[in-house]
Amino acid sequence: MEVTARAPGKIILAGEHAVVHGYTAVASSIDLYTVFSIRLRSEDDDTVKLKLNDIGLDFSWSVRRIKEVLSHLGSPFSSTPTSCSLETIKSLATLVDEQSFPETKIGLASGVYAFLWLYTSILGFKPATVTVSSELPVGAGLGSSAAYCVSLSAALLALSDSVKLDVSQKGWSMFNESEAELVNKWAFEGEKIIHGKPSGVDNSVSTFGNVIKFKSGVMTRVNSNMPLRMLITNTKVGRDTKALVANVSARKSRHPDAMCSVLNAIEAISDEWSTIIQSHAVDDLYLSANEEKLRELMEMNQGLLLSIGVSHASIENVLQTSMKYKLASKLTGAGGGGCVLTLLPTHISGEVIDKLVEELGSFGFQSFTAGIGGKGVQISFDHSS
Ligand SMILES: Nc1ncnc2c1ncn2[C@@H]1O[C@H](COP(=O)(O)OP(=O)(O)OP(=O)(O)O)[C@@H](O)[C@H]1O
Ligand SMILES: C[C@@](O)(CCO)CC(=O)[O-]
Ligand SMILES: [Mg+2]
Repeated sequence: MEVTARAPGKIILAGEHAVVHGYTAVASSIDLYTVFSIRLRSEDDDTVKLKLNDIGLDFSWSVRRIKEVLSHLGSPFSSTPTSCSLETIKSLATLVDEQSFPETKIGLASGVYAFLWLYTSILGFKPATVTVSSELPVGAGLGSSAAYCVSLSAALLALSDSVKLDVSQKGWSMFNESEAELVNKWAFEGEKIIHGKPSGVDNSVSTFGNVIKFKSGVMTRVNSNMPLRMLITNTKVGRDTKALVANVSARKSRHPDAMCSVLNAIEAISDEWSTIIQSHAVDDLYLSANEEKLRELMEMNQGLLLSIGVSHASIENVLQTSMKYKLASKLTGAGGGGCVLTLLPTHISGEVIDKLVEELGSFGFQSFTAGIGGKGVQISFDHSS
């Protein structure tokens, strides 16, 4: 039997970085998925194989070697989500180094540590072949790390004794609330290995889907009543969430009062965002007035993100270009490159969007739209093999 889990990426509508420091963010799932498949191998086949299709890397460990390297942990199986210690990360790094990880891709190694931690913690030392592929750009602000950790945790839990699923179900099925909560908590432990200090917003929106508000580790569902359309532009400038989050924290300790004021302002923007999208548009006039308010909020949020040091020349280029079309944009996710959102109001013509996409393309950027606010993590079982 093969178990497959898919988890969506996300866009942060308002409040990235502020949310790491306990201020509110608003985020939505998007219909681009990371998919993990796990096929258990026979017990005498002593290997765990990991195929990372998006980054073109394959690993194969013998179960005996994994046990040897993690022997200091005793039994790593745990029914409750547990953090990976620094000492254990060092052991996991040994396992990864032994597979001669290419130097040019070393920034991606933490994803493999997260895999090994979640795998051994949830499933123990079972031999298996694990494959991952994603529709999300990796490391571009659309929550690829969270979708990776959520889909991995979901597939592993589906094979564990911790959740009892109906494996005879055909097609995609959902976890119940408490199972999803468990998936989310394990995914958060994986995010910690990749991000350093994640707020938990990304894994929560990937697990539960739709639109959420998130503050100090607490998620509230937002019932969006507004048709939201965003153009997502990938600047293709590589960045790393862990480093950007650490830079903001360092700036906060250098200028605590100024940073507090900025983060409070960002929180006010997030709160207004959630109020606006929950309101029912009584007519077109009301809808355009709300779209105009969101446009202004995005402009302000972006200005504040620039002031905390997470914008980038490529992001500013997208802003300037969309401004020519009277459209507002803001970075999404950690910034420093990656993806930028441009709000597409309902009245905008397809011709204008095409022109904007073409102009953005001339800088080497890639623009696309995605469905906003769909379902969270899902699971499916294939008995054909
Ligand atoms: N499909 C994948 N295959 C392998 N590794 C992945 C994949 N998706 C994510 N990762 C891991 O996640 C890391 C990227 O996470 P990072 O948090 O920096 O970016 P992001 O999640 O795409 O953006 P943001 O956190 O701003 O939303 C990669 O370096 C890699 O370790
Ligand atoms: C930058 C950040 O706020 C969002 C990344 O998508 C980090 C986090 O919340 O963990
Ligand atoms: Mg991430």
